Amino acid sequence: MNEKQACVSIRNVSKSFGKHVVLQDISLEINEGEIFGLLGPSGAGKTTLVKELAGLDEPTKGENYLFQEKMPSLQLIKRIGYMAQSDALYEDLSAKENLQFFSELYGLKGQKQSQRIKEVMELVKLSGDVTKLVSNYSGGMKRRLSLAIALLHEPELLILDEPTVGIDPVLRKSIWKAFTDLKAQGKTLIVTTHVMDEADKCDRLGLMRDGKLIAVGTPEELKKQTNTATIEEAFLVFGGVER
Ligand SMILES: Nc1ncnc2c1ncn2[C@@H]1O[C@H](COP(=O)(O)OP(=O)(O)OP(=O)(O)O)[C@@H](O)[C@H]1O
Repeated sequence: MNEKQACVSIRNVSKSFGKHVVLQDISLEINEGEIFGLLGPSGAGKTTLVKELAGLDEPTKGENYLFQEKMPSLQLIKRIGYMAQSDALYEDLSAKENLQFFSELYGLKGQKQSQRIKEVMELVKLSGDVTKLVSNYSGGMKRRLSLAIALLHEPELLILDEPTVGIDPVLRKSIWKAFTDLKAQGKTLIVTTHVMDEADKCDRLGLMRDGKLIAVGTPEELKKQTNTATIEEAFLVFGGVER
């Protein structure tokens, strides 16, 4: 069963901002090569947790390990692709210039750089808009460009915070196809989402509420355990809400 190694290990992690407890004693292992979904309502703590995994914040208590190394770690940055909830793009530059800037940061140069830029823009279906200024991009296009940037350096672990917000269903489908292709290449993906049909596409899910991890399992396991037909209903049962 456990033939794959855990590439993420979250150990008794808590986080507070002043008196506000945002994460409460979270322990979780995410295996190499799986698509792991973090599902929960707004304010559940998903972003706080994935920011720690990306090395942008630290727990108040407990530890996060990526590839058996404690985070935050500068050495690990190249092995991670992180897509934040709000797009961190240079609006006054074209998409290509943005991609070139981030490529340089990752040490991608020359032919390899041009090749990767072409590949990632094809993947997110923005090949026709490479020279357009980002300020002229729609919200969904910016999300896709952020995803392209996260993929540039071919990271082993992708941490994607609500990657499909503002993206229409057709494109959402093609982006999920890209996720499953990346998984087939052996990559690990952590995806936060509110969207229930996306949750069903994950190999395993962690359900979060009020800073707690209230259940972990495959979508099928979670439905079976709660005797429900949908993840949405399963969530309500785990959360103690009467149906
Ligand atoms: N820097 C901060 N200072 C104070 N409180 C914070 C900070 N960052 C997050 N919080 C609080 O932590 C809680 C969890 O926020 P977080 O963004 O992790 O939730 P989320 O599950 O990602 O929600 P959403 O789906 O809306 O993005 C919220 O109550 C938020 O206000």
